[in-house]
Amino acid sequence: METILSLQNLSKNYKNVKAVQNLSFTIEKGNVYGILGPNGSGKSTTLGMVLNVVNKTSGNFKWFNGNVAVHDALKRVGAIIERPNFYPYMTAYDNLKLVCKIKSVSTNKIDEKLKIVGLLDRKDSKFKTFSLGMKQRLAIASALLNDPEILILDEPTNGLDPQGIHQIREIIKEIATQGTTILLASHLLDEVEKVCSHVVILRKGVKIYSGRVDEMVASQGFFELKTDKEAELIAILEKHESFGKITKEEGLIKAFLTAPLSASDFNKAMFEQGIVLSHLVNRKESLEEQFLQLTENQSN
Ligand SMILES: Nc1ncnc2c1ncn2[C@@H]1O[C@H](COP(=O)(O)OP(=O)(O)OP(=O)(O)O)[C@@H](O)[C@H]1O
Repeated sequence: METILSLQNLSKNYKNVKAVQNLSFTIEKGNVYGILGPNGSGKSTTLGMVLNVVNKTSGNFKWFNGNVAVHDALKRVGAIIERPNFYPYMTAYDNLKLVCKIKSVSTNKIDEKLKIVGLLDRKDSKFKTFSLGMKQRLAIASALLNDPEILILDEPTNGLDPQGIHQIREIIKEIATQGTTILLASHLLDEVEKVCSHVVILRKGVKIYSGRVDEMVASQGFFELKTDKEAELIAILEKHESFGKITKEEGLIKAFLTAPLSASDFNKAMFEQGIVLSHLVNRKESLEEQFLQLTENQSN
């Protein structure tokens, strides 16, 4: 696996606000990473530090193999961390031509990039006539002009209507299938679930989870149980090797599985121990439920 970016204990304090604390993770080539967290959890600050627009307080980050100066490494990165800003009276094409000049890249990629974001037929329209979604798509085309190895986006669908959101997500997925690594910050669980292969979850500047999105979704799940012999059931569950956490809410016992176990095998085993279950359902938590559980567990 080729490493694109690695963070080691990266931290940022704004006076007494610990915006990012000891954050470590690695970005491997070809994956789509989401930094997920509520407002103020440190997502933008993290992106700002690795893009050299926010000074780190401590820790380190390394682009590529670490032998490239950050300034040179960033030439291989495409990033949109602010609202797209182009010249309103210039056409989409002319705006991108200007970006090519600033970035010292050839203008012969403009049409190709406009096509990726679905704006080729609007290349001669003035920027001011674009919807917010089109402006965001033009910003993506602009960030792609230098054929970056990684595309970084901060809340790419903020403020867009459902159709605009869908278009941007499809474009991001398409760019990823062509081999560009993606890192996006989002406060939307379903965005990360739909677009990303990997996730880093932040809460108050602290990483509380990182890993593959599908592994998070594919946890073993839990049994929802009801019986007249609650105390006996809980005692058995607590000793059982297939269960971790046990909770009781509104008369329902929840037993979280740490290993696969079928509901029928479990039911039979309980019956043999004299416990009749009046309710037995095997459920899986959505990413949202897991996210809430993670953030609750960490609350102070
Ligand atoms: N320039 C700044 N000066 C002081 N505090 C700041 C500054 N920028 C960010 N912060 C604080 O750092 C913390 C993290 O903010 P950050 O913007 O990185 O979070 P975020 O997850 O990107 O949230 P949002 O999506 O709302 O931007 C917050 O408490 C924020 O108030």
